[in-house]
Amino acid sequence: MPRRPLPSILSNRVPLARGRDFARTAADGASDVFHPLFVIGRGLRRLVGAGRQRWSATPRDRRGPALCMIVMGLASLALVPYGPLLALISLMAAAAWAGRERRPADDGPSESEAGRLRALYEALVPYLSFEGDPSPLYVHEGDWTAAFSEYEFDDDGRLSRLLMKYPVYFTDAEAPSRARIEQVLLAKSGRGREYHFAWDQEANQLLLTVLPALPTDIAAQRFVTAPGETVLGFTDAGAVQRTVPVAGATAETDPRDVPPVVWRTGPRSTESHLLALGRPGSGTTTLLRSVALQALAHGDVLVIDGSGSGEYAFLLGRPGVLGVECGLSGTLATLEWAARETERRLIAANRARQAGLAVPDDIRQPLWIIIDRPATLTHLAAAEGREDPQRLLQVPLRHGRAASVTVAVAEQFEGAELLSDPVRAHTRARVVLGPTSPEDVRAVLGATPETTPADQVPPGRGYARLGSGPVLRLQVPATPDPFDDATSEYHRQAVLALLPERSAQLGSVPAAADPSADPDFGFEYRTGTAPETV
Ligand SMILES: Nc1ncnc2c1ncn2[C@@H]1O[C@H](COP(=O)(O)OP(=O)(O)OP(=O)(O)O)[C@@H](O)[C@H]1O
Repeated sequence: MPRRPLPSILSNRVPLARGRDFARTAADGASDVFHPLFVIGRGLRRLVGAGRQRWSATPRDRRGPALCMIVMGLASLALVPYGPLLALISLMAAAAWAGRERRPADDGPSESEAGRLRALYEALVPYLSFEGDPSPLYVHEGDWTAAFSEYEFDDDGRLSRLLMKYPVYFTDAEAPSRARIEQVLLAKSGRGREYHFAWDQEANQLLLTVLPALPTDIAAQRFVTAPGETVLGFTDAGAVQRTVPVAGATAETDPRDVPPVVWRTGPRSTESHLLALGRPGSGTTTLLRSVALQALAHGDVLVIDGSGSGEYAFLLGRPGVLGVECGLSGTLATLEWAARETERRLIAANRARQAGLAVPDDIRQPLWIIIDRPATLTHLAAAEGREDPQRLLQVPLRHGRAASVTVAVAEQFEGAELLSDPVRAHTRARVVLGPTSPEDVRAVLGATPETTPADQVPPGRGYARLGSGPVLRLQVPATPDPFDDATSEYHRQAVLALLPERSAQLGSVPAAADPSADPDFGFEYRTGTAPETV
């Protein structure tokens, strides 16, 4: 069969190809000609971006003077001969410099870095190789570059970031399997630092990053929070959605924004009570002191100091401090009053609602019961055959949320067994402080952190979990006892500045909350003069 000729539009290709070549050459020529403009444009964009960042990082109170300086600079440039022209030339030069192509440095690992990565790869082989895998990702003497897709080292040559792939068969949904891999990575990447592990189960990838230390230089201060919010401490940037401005370590240091762990209390809170656990000296008393000082800004505070060490004595006689107890008798009487006060509030709120009236103000006024080391008092009560103080906490714990009564408890691990069931059941805001194992953290918070606990931690360092939220790293603000000789003058002044002015009469109690005003109430309210009071 004779071949039919192609349509002329398809057979006549030469003019088309020529047209394409011409267009390509023209585009290449144009990009060469306009290249400097592209560079300057890119540079201007970068300069504007940097300027914006700088502006948002400038504290609000400094923006006015900064703006003034800029305007004055521009005005003086306009007055200088050739000033605007020189300024334009300088700007273009700066933009050209900022917009230049930055070739990524050749980041192949050095010999020692490659050695570390290879060692890490080999250490993972027993955990990530599976018999019968036709193309194993992890195999002795295998190719580590196929498994580790991204890596970074710090200036000391230690691994600071690693993105590694793992086989699909790996049981990444099981906590023990994940923990084993994390342990290996931790051991091989260097102890003494904290690591964050992000398991991407969909992509079968694990990202390891070294976490920067949390700030330990934040002292007690008036934090910018709404009523009902308490700052427990500070955490990693990105772990929470907000930041609060804080003053620096010394009076001269500039304020900065840091991400806080904010605990919400009151009728709308789902975590109305707090339990903090830790080893001796881990900073649980400091946390309660910090909570008490913040609570005093909007409510009344009752302190029970089971350790009896007098670390809350500085609160005595301050308006809003209803009492500071450390003896068993005083504690029992105080907690009995607190239970009845909770009931009174509930009844009054109910009556008001039934009558279609607003809940009275004295019912809304938050009441805080702060108890340090209740297990000691429980032990003492059992020895003396008296009532367990923790039993009296049941009512505030069960009904406190509706009655604006908040309980914050701190205990050491050793005494945790003596914590009563209501304390365990109703304290949904949890903190664990000090050097801890992942098992300890899990036992207290109900979940393991995504980070490895460091061996050495400063006091006040730990983890917090609010309800069923994520486990957050936590650093409690330094809130030492101002009466302690070891406290620095800066910290002493910081704590004292937060205390309401001492009233004329020591330990005067607001009428609405004064238990002695209750004729049925059978104990003399302790105002700091009774022998059992701190
Ligand atoms: N967040 C913190 N920042 C700085 N120092 C802290 C912090 N928390 C605690 N400290 C210091 O650590 C020491 C122990 O703190 P704290 O008394 O609060 O611990 P604790 O857990 O109550 O232990 P203990 O029951 O043995 O007293 C104190 O010297 C305190 O000043």
